[in-house]
Amino acid sequence: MKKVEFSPSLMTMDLDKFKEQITFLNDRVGSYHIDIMDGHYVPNITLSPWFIEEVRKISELPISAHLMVTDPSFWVQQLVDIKCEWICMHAEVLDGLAFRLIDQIQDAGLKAGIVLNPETPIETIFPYIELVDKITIMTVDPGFAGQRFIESTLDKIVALRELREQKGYQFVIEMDGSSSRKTFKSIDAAGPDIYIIGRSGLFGLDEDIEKSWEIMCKDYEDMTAKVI
Ligand SMILES: O=C(CO)[C@@H](O)[C@H](O)[C@H](O)COP(=O)(O)O
Ligand SMILES: [Co+2]
Repeated sequence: MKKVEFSPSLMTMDLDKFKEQITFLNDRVGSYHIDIMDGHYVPNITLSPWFIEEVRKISELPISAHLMVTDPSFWVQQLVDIKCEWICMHAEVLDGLAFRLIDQIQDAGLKAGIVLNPETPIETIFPYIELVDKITIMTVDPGFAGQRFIESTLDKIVALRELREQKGYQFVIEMDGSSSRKTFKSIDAAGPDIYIIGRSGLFGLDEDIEKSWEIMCKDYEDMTAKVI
């Protein structure tokens, strides 16, 4: 059985326990998910390239930046400069820029991801789907933690898995938003490779990260009969 990867969304971590939480998670997760918002594309401002560099001081895990910004070119350049391993851009702002930015990321030896909002169909990215390294399906509206899970978005994960199989594409499939005990079962049935875990699935479960992790593993096991 293929193991799924858990990728904590660090905008939902406890910042006064930054070092303790990252150190604990370093041996348990596959990557970190860092949300970068500009206050325009979504009405919120969160983490930044500077934050990525702070995480790097205490972790060697790959970092995936989720850009929720109206001007992806500006942010892609900053992330290429710091060699952020995965740079993920929203398809909704890539008209006229997609090929150039994907090339820019991959020419720097980094991985290019594309993120789709709940209402964006997968057909939007068909012109460049064969080029991308990761596709992230938003299972909530972008911009905030702690939102309602949008079940219908899971159909896109199933469709992407089928398409990958048929065409031999290499992208990995990720889900982002409200993965937790309440939703693990249906997410698992859709079958993404990477789960972003945030407040509802991990950091909000207990004050102590060790305890939160234990609860999350048990929740996942209870709901899917699979062990992390
Ligand atoms: O991109 C986003 C939100 O725009 C996510 O990465 C959230 O950080 C994550 O969904 C939070 O976790 P929940 O609160 O949803 O469990
Ligand atoms: Co995100």
